[in-house]
Amino acid sequence: MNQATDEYDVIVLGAGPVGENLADRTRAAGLSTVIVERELVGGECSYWACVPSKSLLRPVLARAEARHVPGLRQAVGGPLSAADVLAHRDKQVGHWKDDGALPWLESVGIDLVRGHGRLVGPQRVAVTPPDVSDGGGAERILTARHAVAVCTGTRAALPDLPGIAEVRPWTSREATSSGVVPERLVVVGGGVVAAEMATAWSGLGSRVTMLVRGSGLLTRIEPFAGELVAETLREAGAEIRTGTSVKGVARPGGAEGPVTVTLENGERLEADEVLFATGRAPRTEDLGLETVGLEPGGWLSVDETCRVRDVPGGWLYAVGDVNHRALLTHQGKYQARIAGAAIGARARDVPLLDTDRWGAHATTADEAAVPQVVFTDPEVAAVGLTAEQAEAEGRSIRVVDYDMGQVEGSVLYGDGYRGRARMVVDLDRGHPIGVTFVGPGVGELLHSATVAVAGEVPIERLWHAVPSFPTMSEVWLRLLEAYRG
Ligand SMILES: Cc1cc2nc3c(=O)[nH]c(=O)nc-3n(C[C@H](O)[C@H](O)[C@H](O)COP(=O)(O)OP(=O)(O)OC[C@H]3O[C@@H](n4cnc5c(N)ncnc54)[C@H](O)[C@@H]3O)c2cc1C
Ligand SMILES: NC(=O)c1ccc[n+]([C@@H]2O[C@H](COP(=O)([O-])OP(=O)(O)OC[C@H]3O[C@@H](n4cnc5c(N)ncnc54)[C@H](O)[C@@H]3O)[C@@H](O)[C@H]2O)c1
Repeated sequence: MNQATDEYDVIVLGAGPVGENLADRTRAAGLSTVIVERELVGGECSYWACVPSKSLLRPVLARAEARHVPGLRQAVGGPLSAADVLAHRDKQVGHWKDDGALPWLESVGIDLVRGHGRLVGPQRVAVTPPDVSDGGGAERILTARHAVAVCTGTRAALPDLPGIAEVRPWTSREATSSGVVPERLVVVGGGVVAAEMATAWSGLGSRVTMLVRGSGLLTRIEPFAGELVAETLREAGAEIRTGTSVKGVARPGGAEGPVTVTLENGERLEADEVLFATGRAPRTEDLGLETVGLEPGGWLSVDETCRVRDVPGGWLYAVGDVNHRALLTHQGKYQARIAGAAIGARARDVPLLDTDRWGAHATTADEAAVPQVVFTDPEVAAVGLTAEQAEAEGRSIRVVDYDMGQVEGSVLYGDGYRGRARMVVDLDRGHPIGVTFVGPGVGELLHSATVAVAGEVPIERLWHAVPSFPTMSEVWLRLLEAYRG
């Protein structure tokens, strides 16, 4: 790989999925590009988030579904082989080595510099090698002719509780990489990480207790989603306590002993591990943002091309999790495609970028059509606005619901299929602005809804989009029938 030069058109900080995609796009636009990574090429997503979590969840969900298939139930009645599931997870993450990711970088002509990147003034980045004793060498200064893109992602945010550092709590990293199934696991939080990891570890044999501060799980999605997931988790033996806050944590017996979690009401719970799934914080505290007039430690606010606001010269971009628009891999990669095109166009001095709604240089989907699949039992798949969010925006809407269990495709999918679907229609625009499906296997159905919402497909035209019989997609027909009356 060519590392002779220290001047590039574009410097990308962070080789997570977003940094990789951005570098790919700027390289494809003919701009020389270097990517700086301080840990593993592939980022959080590949090693401690999406990939390991879904590797753990797939066997759990497949077994749950198989238990509803006549003739198969008895064959899958026993416990999962945790050792095989963990080995499968280890393989999917390349045993936490990034050798597999390097040939691609080289093949598309992106240079890689390993180390911690930090701004040292406009368009300049200092890279501190991981460890000089590893042959890393001295600090290196890189200069960008056109753009620096911050794609440094997030880390787990822990609450400020007495004793928390000493108990070595699990964060999303340990929850996705543990080689041991804890006998008793307390999960603090009720969001996506909490719900998925409770599902995974409960399925692998842990006795799970969820401590949820709010009224239920997955509260940013339609309420029936969290209710159905909680119902199944409880049936699987998990305890879910809502309206519960944690006051303190301790490991009274030392490093190897159990952890004690003290609740607001003074009650104490004992477990082998405690997972704090209490949200994310941006990795911007040690990025040298103060050298370009920005506050370190916060989320980076960007315009529709992902260019950081209020930076003279407009050379700084923030893409993916770090800009807080949508903390999802696919959405960050979408931003990377748009920002990469914008960087390319500005480098060519294109006078007017296409930043109108749905234009080539506008991340419109971040506001109008963010899809998400939560890999719980049942799966939750949602795009666009919930009814509550649409109402809060002052939209005039109509909501139609349908019992997924009544769709012929669902009946055939598994005995006793439980699920629900909701379509939120904007009455002034005449098209769906939000769709939610909950039920086994609905993740693969979501893209149809994303196309309808992002495409702003009128209800009258959706009526002509005929779903195949007997698939679960026929839920579209039922929702449209309910809407049209
Ligand atoms: C448990 C869990 C499960 C998830 N599952 C899903 C899922 O199923 N689907 C989904 O869409 N999203 C999922 N997410 C969210 C997803 O992981 C993030 O949206 C995604 O990783 C964001 O990508 P990114 O490239 O912005 O950041 P990251 O993946 O965090 O990558 C940032 C990279 O920047 C590097 N870096 C940071 N600072 C510096 C620096 N100063 N110098 C050099 N390098 C630096 C880091 O080492 C890292 O490699 C999950 C998140 C968690 C926690
Ligand atoms: N399948 C997927 O798409 C997937 C999977 C996992 C994560 N993600 C993404 O990663 C992001 C982070 O997920 P997350 O679950 O960490 O965050 P989150 O914001 O979704 O949930 C955080 C939860 O922690 C609770 N909480 C916060 N502070 C607390 C405290 N002090 N005490 C008790 N509870 C507290 C919140 O009330 C909330 O329930 C999400 O935006 C999500 O979209 C996506």
